[in-house]
Amino acid sequence: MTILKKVYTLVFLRKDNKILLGLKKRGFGVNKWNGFGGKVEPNETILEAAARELKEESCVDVKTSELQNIAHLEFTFEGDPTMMDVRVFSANVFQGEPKETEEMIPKWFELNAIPYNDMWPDDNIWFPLMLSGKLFYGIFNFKGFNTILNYNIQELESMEAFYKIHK
Ligand SMILES: COc1nc(N)nc2c1ncn2[C@H]1C[C@H](O)[C@@H](COP(=O)(O)OP(=O)(O)OP(=O)(O)O)O1
Repeated sequence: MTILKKVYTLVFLRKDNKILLGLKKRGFGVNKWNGFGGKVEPNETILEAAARELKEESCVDVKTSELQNIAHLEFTFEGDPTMMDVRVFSANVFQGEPKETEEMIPKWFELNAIPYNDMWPDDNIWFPLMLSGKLFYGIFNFKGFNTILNYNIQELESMEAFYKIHK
């Protein structure tokens, strides 16, 4: 089976000891808490897509220079030829207050109260790495949307070095 790769963004805002998550109101990942993101359009860079999706889904503005790439995640779903290539970003400098949009209900969570039971099942595997400031590369193969068949996570020294060899 030929694998088709689609690039997505996923942004997490941090403030004090909290992280901003959004409850997805429709579409892929509906009723799950997650960061803010979506598909990269053909006319934009990955950073531009990350800032645009954050704005569309939470009304918050972030400068692309404030987005720190902290992880690269790859998701496949059994029987689906598409691989989701997800670029994960974190930012603690941003403008505006999060507001509910057509896609998301935003809410700040204390780091010790993250609602893993209402999130993608991979999240409780890699959130601890993100929250401890690690850079990482993860691959997750799913059966359906609730079962992880297998996964692998590697900590990285630098995202730049990773992208020099990972095409
Ligand atoms: C499977 O595990 C996943 N875990 C987490 N935490 N996040 C995931 C997972 N799989 C995908 N994602 C992220 C990647 C993107 O940020 C979103 C999906 O993007 P979406 O489908 O909503 O993209 P849009 O361009 O906004 O879609 P519309 O065309 O519906 O606007 O989930």
